[in-house]
Amino acid sequence: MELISILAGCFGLYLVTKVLYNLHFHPLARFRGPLLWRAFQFPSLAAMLGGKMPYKVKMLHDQYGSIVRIAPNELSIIDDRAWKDIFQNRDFLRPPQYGARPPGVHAHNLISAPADVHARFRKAFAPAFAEQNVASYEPLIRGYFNILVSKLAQKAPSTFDMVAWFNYTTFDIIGDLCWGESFNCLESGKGHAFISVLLHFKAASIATAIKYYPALDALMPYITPKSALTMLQNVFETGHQQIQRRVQEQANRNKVDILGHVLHYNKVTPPSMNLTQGEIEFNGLTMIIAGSETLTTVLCGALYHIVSNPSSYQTLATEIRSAFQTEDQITAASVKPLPYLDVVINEVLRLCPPIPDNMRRAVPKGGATVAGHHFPEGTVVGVSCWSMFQSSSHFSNPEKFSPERWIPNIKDQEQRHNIQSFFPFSLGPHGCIGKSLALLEVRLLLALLFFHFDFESPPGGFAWKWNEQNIYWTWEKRPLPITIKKRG
Ligand code: HEM
Repeated sequence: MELISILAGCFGLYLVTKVLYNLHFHPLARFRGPLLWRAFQFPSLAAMLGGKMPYKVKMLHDQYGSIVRIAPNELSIIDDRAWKDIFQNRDFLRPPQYGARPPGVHAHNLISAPADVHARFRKAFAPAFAEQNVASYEPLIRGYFNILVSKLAQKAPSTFDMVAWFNYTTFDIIGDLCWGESFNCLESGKGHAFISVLLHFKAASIATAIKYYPALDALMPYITPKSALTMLQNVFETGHQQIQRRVQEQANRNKVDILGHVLHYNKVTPPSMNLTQGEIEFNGLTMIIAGSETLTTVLCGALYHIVSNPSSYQTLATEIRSAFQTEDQITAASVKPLPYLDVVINEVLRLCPPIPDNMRRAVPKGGATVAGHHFPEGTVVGVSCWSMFQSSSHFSNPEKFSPERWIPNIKDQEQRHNIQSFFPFSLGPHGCIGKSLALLEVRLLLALLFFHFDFESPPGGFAWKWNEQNIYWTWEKRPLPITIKKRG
């Protein structure tokens, strides 16, 4: 009994000292934020596990300004200088809690790799994402878009959950491009069991939160349900087999895809630069996630906002329908110069950024200056696309869907936008490698859809607002019912 009292006393003393240190003596003590968040880690983790972190951080920026202390050792920053100060410096790496590898995985991927390994990965994947090579994927991509259009046309007029249909499309494409085989979701009209495991972002958030408490993290292998570990093992085993098959086929393939470029890179570079089988597999899985869910978000966001805004709908539909008389005229090259489509996509990326949560980085050795402030090594600094793009310091009427704000040289103060604050694909060495592919897919599919169909929201509008959805690293999307009719 006495021992318990002594232990409790020691713990209490430790806690009081820690809180006093965090609030008054910590190098970040001069930055503002809510008391509990400055004193403890758990409030921000609770917001993250509740799926509300980006919303909460945005509210805190409204209250405290462009730099907010959101945990004892962490700042969220919406000063636009932060983009370049943090993300163009390759020494800013993700904090250890983020981008950790799943149990049993020894190879790194682009997200978890230390700087030198990451540079080797980027070199290996760069050719696959170079603009001219991305253009060569168009026939493959178009094949899947044609299936989507014909599936919608077969049932139209009808109401479709477009989250599901965009998911089928983006997964089939990235499966084919990256693994040499489609998931066949479009043909079957069903999701793939494998995909739901891969997209369990909520579980990933729980694992991240636990990493803040090393004692709890050490218990992870014992407390994680066996079924979850088995599911994860199955995912990696499927990836392993799929990529093995694809590698064996390489000699007989006439189609060039993402993996084809990586295998070619391995052949022509010295072995020390090569990617191992494990690295190819883990990066391949990463591509499947990064190259699907992000696109589904943008496509859903685009339909959600366009059908909710009749004048934008009209302008976009008129632009596309007057530019093309036949479906064959619609190509990646012919849709690229469409000005209204371009500004619509920018506005959707602003209001529905696929990665809305804070992108966190640790200040490197020796400290660094971010947005005019010097921070010691190890400080966690982050930019949240949601807070940055919703800030009235950067955008007038930030909550309003207004593609017009992106029209070059627009003078209207009501349409003000700060381009320096807008990097939905991030930038620098960890910036999105798939940007060209993403923009090709989004432009082409939206043009095809508006060429073939008319779209309507449910009577009275959608039953939920886009920003009522939970966010676990990305949006936990609710079904998006849209009535689709063939154009006459
Ligand atoms: C509109 C769609 C997309 C958006 C807005 C987007 C945005 C982003 C952002 C913001 C990052 C940086 C994340 C961070 O630093 O934490 C990123 C990284 C990445 N993206 Fe994308 N992305 C999109 C589509 C794609 C596609 C289609 C692919 C591949 C097929 C892809 C592959 C990747 C990869 C592999 C990374 C990690 C890069 C690295 O760390 O070196 N993304 N993306």
